[in-house]
Amino acid sequence: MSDSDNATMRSVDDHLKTVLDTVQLLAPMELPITDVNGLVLADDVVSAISLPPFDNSSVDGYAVRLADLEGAGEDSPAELRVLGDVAAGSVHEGILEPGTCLRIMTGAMVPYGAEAIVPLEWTDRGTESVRITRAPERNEHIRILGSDVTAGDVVLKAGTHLGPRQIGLLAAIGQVHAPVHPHPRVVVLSTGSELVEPGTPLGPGQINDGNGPALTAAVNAMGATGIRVGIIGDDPQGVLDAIEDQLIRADIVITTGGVSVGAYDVVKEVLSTLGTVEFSKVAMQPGMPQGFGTVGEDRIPIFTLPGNPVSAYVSFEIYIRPAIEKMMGIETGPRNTVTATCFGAFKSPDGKRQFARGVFDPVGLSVRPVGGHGSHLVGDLALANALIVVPEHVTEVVDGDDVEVIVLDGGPR
Ligand SMILES: Nc1nc2c(c(=O)[nH]1)N[C@H]1C(S)=C(S)[C@@H](COP(=O)(O)OP(=O)(O)OC[C@H]3O[C@@H](n4cnc5c(N)ncnc54)[C@H](O)[C@@H]3O)O[C@H]1N2
Ligand code: MOO
Repeated sequence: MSDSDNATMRSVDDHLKTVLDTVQLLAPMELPITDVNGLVLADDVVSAISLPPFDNSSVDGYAVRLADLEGAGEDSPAELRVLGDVAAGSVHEGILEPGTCLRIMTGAMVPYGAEAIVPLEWTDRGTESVRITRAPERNEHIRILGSDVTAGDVVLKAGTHLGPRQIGLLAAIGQVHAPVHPHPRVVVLSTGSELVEPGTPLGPGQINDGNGPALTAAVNAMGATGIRVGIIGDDPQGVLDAIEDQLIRADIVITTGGVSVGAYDVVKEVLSTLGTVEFSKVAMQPGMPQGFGTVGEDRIPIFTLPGNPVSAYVSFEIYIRPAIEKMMGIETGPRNTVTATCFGAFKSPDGKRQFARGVFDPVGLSVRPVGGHGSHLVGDLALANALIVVPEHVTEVVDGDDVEVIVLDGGPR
C-alpha cells in the first residue's frame, strides 16, 4: 500500500461519526419485565403502590402492646397470654387486647393494636404464654407501610439501565410491563463460497464460518438480539436476495466478506446498486475495507465488514457496538481506553490506527501483545482480552511504553 493510498483513506473517527449520525434510537415499546434485562427505560416509572404495602414484622417474634412490657427486664420478665399465630400472608382479625400478644412471623402483617415486635430471642418462646425479658421501643422491628416506596413516587427515571435490581423493583411494585427501547435485532450474514457450517468435513479450499457465530455472540452479549442467518455463497443474486429477505426483521444487518477488490467481492458489487452503502478504505489495521449505509424502504443500517475474522471482530468493537448502544439508548461514542504499560514491542503501519490484540492485566495496569498482525489469527484473538490502540502517527511500540487499551468483555466501554 503506497503513501498516497494512505492519504486518501477515511479516518476511524470520521467513519464512526457517519455511523452514529445515521443510526437512530429505537422507538419505545412496552415489554414484559422478564424481557427487559439490559435495556434502557424510555419513560419514568411511577409506583401505583407503597412499599411495604402494609406494616409488617421484620423478625420472627411476638406482636405486643408497649404498656404491657413497661419495666420488663432479665430480672423482671413480663408474662403475656399468646392468642395465636400470624403467618406471612395471613391477617389477624380484630385488635390486640391488653395483656395478650400474638406470635408473628417475618413479613406477616402487624395486627391492629400492636405497637412493636419482640424478637424470639428476647423471650422464652412460649406458645400458650410467653415470658419477655426486654421491652421494645415503639415500632421496633416493624417495617412501616411506605417506608421504602410511596405510591405516586417516580421510582425509576427514563434513561435508567435496567438490570436485576431494577427489574426486582418493577416486580415489587406490580409492573407487568416496562416502557423500554427494545433489543435491536441484528442479522448476521456470512458471505463466501469457501465457507461451510462448523461440523461439516472440510473439502479442499474450504474453511468453517467463524464470523457468523462470533458476531452473533458479540451482539447477544450486549443484550441485543443476534440472528445468524448462515452462509451465503459468492453469487450476486443470492447475496441480494438474502439481504432483502432479512430486512423485515432487522434493525441492523451485518455482512462479512466480499468487500475488498477481488473478482468475487460480491457484497460490494451488489450493494453499490442498492441503498446508500458507501465502501471506504478506513485508516485502520485490521479492518481497512469498510462498507456502511442503509438499505430498503425502512433504511435499515447495514455494515459490510471485511471477511478476515480479526478484521470483522475489531470492526464490530469499533463501529457496531457504539451503533447498537445508540439504538438501545445507552450513552455512546468512541470506545474508552485505559492507559497501560506495554510489556512487548511491535511495529505499527504509518498512517493507520492499529488495534493490536493484547492480554490486559487490570491489577498491574499492563498489557502484553498477543500474536502477530495477521487478520486471520483467530487462535491469538481468542487469547486476547484487550485491543492495544496505536495512533496513526506511531510506527513502533517499544517494551515499557505507555499505551491506550480498549478492555474487551465488560471493561469500561
Ligand atoms: N489486492 C488487495 N487484496 C486485499 C486487500 C487490498 O486492499 N487489496 N485488502 C485486504 C484486507 S485488509 C482485507 S481485511 C481483506 C478483506 O477481504 P473481503 O472482505 O473481501 O473478504 P473475503 O475476501 O471474502 O475474505 C477474506 C478472508 O477472510 C476469510 N473469511 C471470510 N469470511 C469468513 C468467515 N465467515 N469466517 C472465517 N473466515 C472468513 C476468507 O476465507 C479470506 O481468507 O481483503 C484483503 N485483500
Ligand atoms: O484491514 Mo484487513 O482488515 O487488515 O486484514
